[in-house]
Amino acid sequence: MPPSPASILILDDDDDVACAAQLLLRRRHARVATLGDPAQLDARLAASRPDVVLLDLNFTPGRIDGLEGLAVLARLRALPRPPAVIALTAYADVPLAVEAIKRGALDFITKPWDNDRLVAAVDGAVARQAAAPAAGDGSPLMGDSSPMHALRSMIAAVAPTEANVMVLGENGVGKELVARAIHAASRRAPATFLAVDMGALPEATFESELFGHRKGSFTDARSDRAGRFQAARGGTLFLDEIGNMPLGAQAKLLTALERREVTPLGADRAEGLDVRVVSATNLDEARLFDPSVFRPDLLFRLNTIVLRVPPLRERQEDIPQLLHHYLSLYESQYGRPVRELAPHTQERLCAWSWPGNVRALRHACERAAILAPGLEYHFEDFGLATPATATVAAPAEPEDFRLGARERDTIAAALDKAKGNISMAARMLGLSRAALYRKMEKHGL
Ligand SMILES: Nc1ncnc2c1ncn2[C@@H]1O[C@H](COP(=O)(O)OP(=O)(O)OP(=O)(O)O)[C@@H](O)[C@H]1O
Repeated sequence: MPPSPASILILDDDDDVACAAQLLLRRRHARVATLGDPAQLDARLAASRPDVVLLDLNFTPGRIDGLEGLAVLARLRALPRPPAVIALTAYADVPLAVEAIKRGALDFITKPWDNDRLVAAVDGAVARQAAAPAAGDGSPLMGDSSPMHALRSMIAAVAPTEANVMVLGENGVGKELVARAIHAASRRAPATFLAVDMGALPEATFESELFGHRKGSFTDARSDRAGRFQAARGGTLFLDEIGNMPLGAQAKLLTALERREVTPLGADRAEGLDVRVVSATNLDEARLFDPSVFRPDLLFRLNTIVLRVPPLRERQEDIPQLLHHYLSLYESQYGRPVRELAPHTQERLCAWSWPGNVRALRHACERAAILAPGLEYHFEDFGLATPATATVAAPAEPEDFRLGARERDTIAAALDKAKGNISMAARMLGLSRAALYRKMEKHGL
């Protein structure tokens, strides 16, 4: 696979550690830089903005309170487009890692790290940053259509309860935003909201990732490590892409939810669970209810309440508000002039099928805000591909369009084979999820 174009910054005062991480990550990402002194961070940020920052929480040797790292984290989070931050701590200090996550870090790694785990965490952060730039950025759940009003009423009703909620909907409809809204309106709001892409967790390390492990419990377990269930204690654990979990992993998750306790690998005692579970999938319901795909007993545990987020094409009334919100957001973010939509542009954008839903609309607005040359926005500024039907039926294309058509067909075939499972299709195509999303948008899939 060619290296990703993502920019990664490793902030660690220990040259050996920073260099080891740089060498490891350079195999997969083209731009990996290191910085040993946080005092130089502002100058570095003025020169270039990283997508992901690996942040050591303790700079001064001997310090273990993490306050220096948390201060840098706050500076990074205050940037207009904050990078995804993975906290690094040399001490198996779960409270500190949890504090970092509460304050906006996406993930944490304890040193000395396991190479596969570090690579997976950075890949996940890169994918997340590219695919869902708004998740958690404070964009509210917008839309005045009646399905969105109904959805907000359901969120208000279920949020104060402890019921497990399952959010269903196509890619990019706003399932994570719904999960965040439930958390924000619940009594758990002051605690952590932690999202885990269940489709991306390797089956071999599934238990250690979710439930944690004790030092020495397997060859690479060089220190105690908290799992996602412990890190989200008191808060909400958002299990995203649950439809992509292998059956073996489903059984392990079921046991934890049934017993309301988890046992870290190598531990002799179970720990009680204190998380509210919200899950999501883009699987259609026929597949979700197919026992060869998803265990009915696990489904029963997870879907006490089901919330369905309709695709954007079924709530066209929401489109003008979303266009206005995201165009204004990107105009101010990129210092671009405030512009209106040219006549008929809104109608054409509302009639668009938006196969990538709100995520695609958001990206289209970002593109238009940056690239539109005129005093008004025209449909062409949004970079939308020809409608899918027209592209499929298109006869022989001129030479330079053939590659694109072939790419589109290959992606469509992979999506078909993976039955819409994005993580699986991305694996089949040798792409990251983020890259696949971008290509789907480009081809109007
Ligand atoms: N109703 C909405 N109002 C404002 N922004 C929205 C809305 N729905 C989605 N978005 C934006 O669209 C993007 C995708 O949303 P989100 O990640 O919640 O979708 P998802 O359904 O979880 O996607 P996936 O299936 O790929 O995991 C985010 O940038 C989010 O902020």
